[in-house]
Amino acid sequence: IKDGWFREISDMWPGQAMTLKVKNVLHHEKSKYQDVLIFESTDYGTVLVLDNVIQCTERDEFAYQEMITHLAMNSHPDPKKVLVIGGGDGGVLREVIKHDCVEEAVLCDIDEAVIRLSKKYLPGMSISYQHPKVKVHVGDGFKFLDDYKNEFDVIITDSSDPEGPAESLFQKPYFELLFGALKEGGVITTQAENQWLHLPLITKLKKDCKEVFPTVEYAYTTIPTYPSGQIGFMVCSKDANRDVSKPLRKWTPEEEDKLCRYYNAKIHEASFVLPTFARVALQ
Ligand SMILES: NCCCCCc1nc2ccccc2[nH]1
Repeated sequence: IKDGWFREISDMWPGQAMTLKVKNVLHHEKSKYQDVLIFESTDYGTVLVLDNVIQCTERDEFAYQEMITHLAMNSHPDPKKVLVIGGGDGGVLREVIKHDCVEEAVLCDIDEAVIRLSKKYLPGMSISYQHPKVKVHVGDGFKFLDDYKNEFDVIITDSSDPEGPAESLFQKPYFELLFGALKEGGVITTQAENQWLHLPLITKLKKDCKEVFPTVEYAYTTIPTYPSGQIGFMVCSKDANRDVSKPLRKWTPEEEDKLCRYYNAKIHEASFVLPTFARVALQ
């Protein structure tokens, strides 16, 4: 932080940087895995930063949490048991428990500091930890998954970027673990980066996923504080005949207005429509 501004400078998005004006720093520590910074911004609420990369801000987190969750949940006919890998802020969990059909929601994040600090500084997301359907496990998602076969209906990988503790969550062996941990008809979503910045990575991700899952599609959301203002998701199903771009389940428009500020049935479909440069690269 310099002259009152936080700069998200990284070699993952060379020559550009989102900057947010800092009101005050709330917490800063080195956890076992990463540098954790939490600050109060002047215009985006509380901000969680891991290794100098913005993970979520109170003002726009819903755009990411709702889409990564409901693109998967509404692509499944009746998700009862759901797993979240990463997402220690609790935001995805908050979205998962909006579905009454869910009986159990498990979260596995490698870093207890993220969970602990989210409970203290991000109540709007971490409130989900108090829900009776929720169970929390601290550990490496990669190892956690190895113990589960044919267990979950939906698995959401809410990871940070490939540079750092989440590196293994972007490789093919991880997708094979996901496939094994899913029940028949299971669906996954993963944090799959930005089409303006990481198209080669996304192309490789889609290729790897297609070697494991019969159905693989890329979708994206708009979110002001992530690099280049958007981020995408890989949406995969074990069911070869599932069109994940068309929701199997929908809330009524009235329910949508009450439950979500970003996700709705039309944007579910629209989020899979890509600009030509990305469609060509990902076909
Ligand atoms: N540069 C884009 C970063 C996207 C980060 C998404 C995200 N936000 C998180 C918060 C806590 C734990 C894991 C997380 N994964």
